[in-house]
Amino acid sequence: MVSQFQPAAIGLNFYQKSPRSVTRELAREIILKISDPIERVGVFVDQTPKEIAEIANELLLTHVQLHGDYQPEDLDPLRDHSLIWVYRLGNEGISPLLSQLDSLLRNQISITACLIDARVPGLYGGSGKTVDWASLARDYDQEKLPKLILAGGLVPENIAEAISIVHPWGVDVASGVEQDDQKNPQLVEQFLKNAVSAI
Ligand SMILES: O=C(O)c1ccccc1N[C@@H]1O[C@H](COP(=O)(O)O)[C@@H](O)[C@H]1O
Repeated sequence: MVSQFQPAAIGLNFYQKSPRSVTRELAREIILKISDPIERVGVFVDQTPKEIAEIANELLLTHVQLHGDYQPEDLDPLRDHSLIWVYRLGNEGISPLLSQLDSLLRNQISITACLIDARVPGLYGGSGKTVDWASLARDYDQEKLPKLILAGGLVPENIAEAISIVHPWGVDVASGVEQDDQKNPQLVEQFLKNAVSAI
């Protein structure tokens, strides 16, 4: 399907428990099919930082999205990579995230962007659940979080509203553009169109 819209990035999910997981071989095949300037983001939950760095180097990933319970002091092997730090937002708001960002700074780990996803017990992501956009918008200080990527339960029908409330730097979607467990080109197109209309 030819589209007038193009995503800025695609995600390659290396969490083997995810229904969206890819092997290194499949990731390589997918990467060969996409062209610059589409960024290649690796999504990681349970690999060690050393393993992540190996995969990112081998596949020339442009960004590493850390969805697992990673600690800033363990991220030394990823120092040379562009990191997307994930925070799963719960009732306590974003103050724990601000502490995590301080800890990253203290450990001299710089991050490219921060992704906010919904917190769902037992899941690391891909839940299809939204965060409370209004309370996030109230807490969101662009000086403290310059590049915020909003994720969690975004779908073609709600993406414009989410953008108009939160004003994130970027948005990310996984389950919201799928049908029968496959990415659906029409839903992707509609999502991109509605997102662009809200900017
Ligand atoms: O998609 C998954 O299965 C997944 C599993 C483990 C960690 C992250 C995962 N995906 C990321 O989750 C968010 C939100 O997904 P959704 O739009 O609510 O389905 C997104 O950043 C995905 O990249």
